[in-house]
Amino acid sequence: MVSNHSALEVQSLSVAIEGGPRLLRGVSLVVQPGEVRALVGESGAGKSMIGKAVLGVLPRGISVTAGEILLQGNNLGSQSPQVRRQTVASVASLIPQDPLTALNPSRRIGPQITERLVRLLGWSSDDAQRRALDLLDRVQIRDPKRVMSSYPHELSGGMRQRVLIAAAFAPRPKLIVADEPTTALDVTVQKQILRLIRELQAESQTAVLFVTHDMGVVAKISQTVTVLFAGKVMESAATQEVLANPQHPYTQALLAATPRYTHPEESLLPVPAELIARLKHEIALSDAQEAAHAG
Ligand SMILES: Nc1ncnc2c1ncn2[C@@H]1O[C@H](COP(=O)(O)OP(=O)(O)OP(=O)(O)O)[C@@H](O)[C@H]1O
Repeated sequence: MVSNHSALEVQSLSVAIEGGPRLLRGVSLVVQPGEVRALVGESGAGKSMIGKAVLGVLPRGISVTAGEILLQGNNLGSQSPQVRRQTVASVASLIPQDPLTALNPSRRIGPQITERLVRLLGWSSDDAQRRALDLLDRVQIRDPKRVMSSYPHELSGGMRQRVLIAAAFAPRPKLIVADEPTTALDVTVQKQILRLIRELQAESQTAVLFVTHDMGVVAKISQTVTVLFAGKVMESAATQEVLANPQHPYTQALLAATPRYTHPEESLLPVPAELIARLKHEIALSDAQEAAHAG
C-alpha cells in the first residue's frame, strides 16, 4: 500500500439500475485525511448511493457501471469481493441514518460494538472491550458498563445514535460515511450529535463524508462540500466559498431554501420548479449524447 493517499477518491463514478436508469453520473470527489466533506442535495439526488457504493453495499440490482473508488489508495474495483469486504471493514465505518434499524434488537450493545474489532480486525477481546467502554464514555454515555449489557430498546434514540457513533469510531477508521445521521432525531439531540461527531472527528483526524440535505448542517460540520443533483455533481469547493459565493444556480437555490443563511425572517423557499426542469432536461440530453457515443 502506498502512503500519503487520500482517505477516499471517487473518480467518474456511474451507478445504474441494471438494464435501467442511471442513478449516478460520473461523480468525482476526494476526501483527504482530517477533512469533512459534505455531500448535499435534495431527496433522490443519489447521496446515499455514493455512500453505499463506497462501502460496497449497493442494493441488489444496482451496480457500478463506470469509474473507480479508491479507499486509502486501494482500488475497490480491482479487488475480489472477499478482499474488498476486508478492505472496507478495516478502513471505513458508517454512521447510519436510523439508529433503530442499524442495531440488532435481540443482541446486547457490547458485542455489537466489539464484534467487528475482534472478528474482522483481530483485536483481543480485552482490547475491544476497553476500547468500547472508552468510546461510550467519550460519547457521553453515563455508566458505559451497564449500557454494554443493555439491549437497544432500553435506550433512547439519541443514546442509540451515540452508541453507533462509538461503534463507528472504535476501529480507528480512516474514513467515516455519515449518512444523514441526525435526520431521525429531534432538534436538540441533533445539535448534540452533530457536535459530538465534530469533536471526535477533530480529535482523531478521521476523514468524513457527511451526507445531508441541510445547508445549515453543511455550514456547521464541513470544510468542503459537493453539491449533487440527479446523480451529478453541480459544484464542489470549500464550504466557506460555496456559502459566500455559490457558483451554480442549483446551489444558489438550495441556499435560498435554507433561510437562516440568507434571510432568517423568510419562510422556506422551494428550489424553483423551472430550474429543476431545466437541469433535468440538460441531464437527459447529455445522457442521450453519451448513449449515442457508446452505441
Ligand atoms: N433499492 C433501490 N432500487 C431502485 N432505486 C433506488 C433504490 N434505492 C434508491 N433508489 C433510487 O436511487 C436514486 C438515489 O437515491 P438515494 O437514496 O441515493 O438519494 P439521496 O440523495 O440519498 O436521497 P434521500 O435524502 O432521500 O436519502 C433515487 O432516484 C432513488 O429512487
